[in-house]
Amino acid sequence: MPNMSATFSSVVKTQVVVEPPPQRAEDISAEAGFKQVLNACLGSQEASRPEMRKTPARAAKAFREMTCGCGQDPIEVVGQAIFEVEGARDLVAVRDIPFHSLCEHHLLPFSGTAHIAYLPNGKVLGLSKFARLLTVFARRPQIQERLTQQVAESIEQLLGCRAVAVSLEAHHSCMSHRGANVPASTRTLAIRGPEKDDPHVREQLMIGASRGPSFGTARL
Ligand SMILES: Nc1nc2c(ncn2[C@@H]2O[C@H](COP(=O)(O)OP(=O)(O)OP(=O)(O)O)[C@@H](O)[C@H]2O)c(=O)[nH]1
Ligand SMILES: [Zn+2]
Repeated sequence: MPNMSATFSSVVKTQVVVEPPPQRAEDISAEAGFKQVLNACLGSQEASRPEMRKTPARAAKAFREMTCGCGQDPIEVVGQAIFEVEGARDLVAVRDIPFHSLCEHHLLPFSGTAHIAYLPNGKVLGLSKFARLLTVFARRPQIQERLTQQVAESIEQLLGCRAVAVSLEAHHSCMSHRGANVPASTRTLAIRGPEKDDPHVREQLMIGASRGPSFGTARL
């Protein structure tokens, strides 16, 4: 029977104390920037309350998280998950994908749901990669129209598909929480691919990329 207390104490003795990594220069300047904004907007008395001491650093970290798609490469995100499937030409639709983005005008969040439908041409994409592609483009300062287009165009380029439709429905907090103070929702649609103007193709894409309950009944 091993001596447990000896084993335990030797484990404790060999534990290495991990120092937190040094703050990066860009984090320091982002924190300083948020501090300035808070001082200017709230006044120094409110901004320097002890409860808000860490707020500039937290805000900088949150902002970095919300823009982590900047510089990310969609090709890397997809990796090896493009699969050759002989005869694959029929509709594939991935619906109800939630997303969060950041309005490039006000730096306020907009969030919603995406539906993606495409007609492959012998190559299909791993299903999770649609959500990953959407996130790469959403986690940047955006407007909804460009986000919709970028997702559609990246799918077309990656797969060489017959046609693809991306539909987004979102609420913009810059519109609902300030300014107009109107909680409207905005729907955008982008259709791409060599067969996008074929009426039958278009009809199928519309069914796949719409919010409706099921194939055959939904319409945009
Ligand atoms: N088309 C489009 N417009 C957006 C999007 N996000 C925000 N906006 C709009 O961008 C516009 C910016 O208008 P500005 O007049 O420059 O800014 P503002 O004075 O803050 O405008 P208000 O929001 O009306 O108070 C607003 O109408 C926003 O609603 C988006 O994704 N797409
Ligand atoms: Zn905005």
